[in-house]
Amino acid sequence: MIGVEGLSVHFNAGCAVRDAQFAIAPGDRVGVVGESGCGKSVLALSLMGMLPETARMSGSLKIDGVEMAGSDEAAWRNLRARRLAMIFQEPMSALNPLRRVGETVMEPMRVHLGLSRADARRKALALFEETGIPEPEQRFRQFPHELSGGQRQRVLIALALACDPDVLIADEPTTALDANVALRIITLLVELSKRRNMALLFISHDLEAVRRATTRVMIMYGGDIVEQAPTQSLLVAPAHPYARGLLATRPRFRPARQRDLRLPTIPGAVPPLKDLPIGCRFSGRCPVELAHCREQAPPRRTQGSGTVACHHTGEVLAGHARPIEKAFV
Ligand SMILES: Nc1ncnc2c1ncn2[C@@H]1O[C@H](COP(=O)(O)OP(=O)(O)OP(=O)(O)O)[C@@H](O)[C@H]1O
Repeated sequence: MIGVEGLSVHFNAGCAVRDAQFAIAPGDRVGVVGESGCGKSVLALSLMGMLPETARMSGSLKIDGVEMAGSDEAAWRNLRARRLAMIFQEPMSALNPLRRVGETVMEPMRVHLGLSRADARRKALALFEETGIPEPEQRFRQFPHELSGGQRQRVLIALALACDPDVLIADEPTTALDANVALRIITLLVELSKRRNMALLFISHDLEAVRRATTRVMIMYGGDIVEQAPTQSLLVAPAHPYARGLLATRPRFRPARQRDLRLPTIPGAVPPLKDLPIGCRFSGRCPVELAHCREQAPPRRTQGSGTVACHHTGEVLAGHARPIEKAFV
C-alpha cells in the first residue's frame, strides 16, 4: 500500500531523512524508534505530504502504486482525507478548545464524505463507542477541557478514523499520558488496526510501547533507518550497534543488590544536522567503528528476516555481542 524507495528529506541545515526504504501493507503494524531528532517525525510528515515548505524531498513514495513524490497539494489533500490519518502526542493542542468535540469529529465526514448532519452524528457516536469513550452522547457535547487526557486522545483517534483511513500514523501518541492510560490507548490502537485491517505506523522512543503495539520495527539514527526487523526478534537480538545501545540502556527493574543509581547511556549526543558524518551517521559514537565508517555510507544488508545498515558483516553483528553492549553500560 505504501512503498518507499531511496526517500530523502533535506533542509538547508542538512539531510533529516536519508535513503529510506520500506513497504507497508494493509493491516501492518510498524514501529519507528529512535532518539529525539533522529528523523521520525520528518519521515511521518513526508508520508502524509505535510512537510514544511523549506523541506526538499527526493526519491520515490508510492501510495497504492501512485507516485506521490512531487505531487501537488490537491492530490495530497484528497489522499489525506480518505486514506491517511495522523494523531499527535498532545491531544489538547490538536483539538479546537472552542468547539464541542462531537462537532469536531463530525466535520471531516460532512466535508469529505458529504454526509448529512444526522448521518455524521450517528457515525461520530459509533466512533465514540468504538474508541471506548464512556457515555458518548454526553461527551459529544463537551469541550476538550472537560475531558481527561486519555479521553481527549480517544477523541483524536475517533477524529482520525472519521473517513475510515487505511493507514493511521501515530506520532508519540502516549507520551503525554500516564502509564495506565497509555497502555489502554496502545491496546485500543492495536484492536482498531486488527478489526479494520488498517495499517498502523507507531512512532515512539518507548521500546515497551513499541513491543506492545507493533509486529515490525524500524530503528532510526541521524535520519538513517539503521535496522528493520520483526519487533520480537529485534528486541531479543538487535544487530546494529545503535539498536544494541538503545536496548542496553533502556531502564528496567533489577534486583536491589544489582541496582546502580547510574542510568546506562550511549555516550555522546546526536549531532545537529549540519554536523552529521557523510558516512555512517553513528560513527563518532559507535564502539566498534572502523576506519572507513565516517566517510562511507554503510551498505544495507539482509540480516535474518530484516535489514541492517552497517559496515560490519553479519558475523560480527551476531557473534560479538558483549563487547558492543559493554560500551554502553
Ligand atoms: N522545519 C524544519 N526545518 C529545519 N530542520 C528541521 C525541521 N523539522 C525538523 N528538522 C530537523 O530534522 C531533524 C529530525 O527532526 P524530527 O522532528 O523528525 O526528529 P524526531 O525523531 O521526530 O524527534 P522527537 O522525538 O524529538 O520528535 C532534526 O535535526 C530537526 O532539527
